[in-house]
Amino acid sequence: MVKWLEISVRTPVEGVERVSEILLEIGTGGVAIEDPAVILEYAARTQPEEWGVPEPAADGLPLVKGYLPLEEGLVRRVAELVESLDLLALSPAPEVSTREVMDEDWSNSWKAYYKPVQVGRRLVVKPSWEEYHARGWELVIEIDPGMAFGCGTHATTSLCLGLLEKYIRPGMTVYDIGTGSGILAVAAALLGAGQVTAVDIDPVACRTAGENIERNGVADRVGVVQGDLMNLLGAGADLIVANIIASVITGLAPQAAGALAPGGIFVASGIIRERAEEVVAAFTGAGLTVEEQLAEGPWVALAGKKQEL
Ligand SMILES: C[S@@+](CC[C@H](N)C(=O)[O-])C[C@H]1O[C@@H](n2cnc3c(N)ncnc32)[C@H](O)[C@@H]1O
Repeated sequence: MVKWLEISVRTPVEGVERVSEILLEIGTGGVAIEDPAVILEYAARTQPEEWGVPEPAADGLPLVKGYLPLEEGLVRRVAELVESLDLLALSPAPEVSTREVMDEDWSNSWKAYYKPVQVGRRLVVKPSWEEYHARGWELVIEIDPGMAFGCGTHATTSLCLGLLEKYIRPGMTVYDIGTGSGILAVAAALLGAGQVTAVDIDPVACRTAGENIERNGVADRVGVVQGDLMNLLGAGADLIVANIIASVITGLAPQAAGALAPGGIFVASGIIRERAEEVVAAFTGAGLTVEEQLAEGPWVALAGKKQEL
């Protein structure tokens, strides 16, 4: 059983994105963002008695978590993290804590806060271990996020699900960049996409995505590719979705625009509010017209359209 170092950084909201980037830079592969405000909001919308909602932290600040395998170079990487956090000059300063966890602890810690949730008009995201009786019009996405990001309750994911519901048309060719648990790729297929490519840089995410794709019976339409988004976009995409972070989305916009067919849509999420303008500028610069800008808490998602022929 693999052992991991769980690194938790408590940060003011405006630091969430930079802290996430720093965790990715030191090699965590993915990050989980626990925002007390978001957890409580979801709990209120669903069935609070079932959630075992934690008391919000006394300071109410979000927690960003990443995981590194216990192996050589770990001490140096954590030292790098602490130095980079100092440079952010946030107030209050981010606080770092660490603990060793086993694979199992990590996967299981999600489960307490994870119940079926309805997103948009038709989609329901259901953890694989929960019962749910779907009503006739509902499309149920069954997910076990394991160690990958994307159980559907995070605002950055649910904003994407809402936009997929709006923009997916039958038969579309779709790319899901940074697929995590595979949740958006599965949603795209259930909404009628003809061919979906799910890409992630993290091998653990790719494995989890593959399992979730199988679990939802959409493996005939969804393929998983491990690699960096920059090299993997094909041409003639009808819709590209990427829930990563603002700086990555900004870099991806020109390539996404190049890969989209005329009239194609780029759905981008994971954008912290303070950086939304910068991403809008990158969309416009790449020739994408912003059709929609949605916000939930500190998070913004955009849908940009490439000009029709
Ligand atoms: C915030 S999660 C999104 C997961 C899921 N799509 C969702 O919406 O819930 C971002 C994912 O992007 C992946 N990622 C980060 N940088 C990447 C890159 N350069 N290329 C491909 N995937 C990347 C991470 O490994 C992580 O699984």
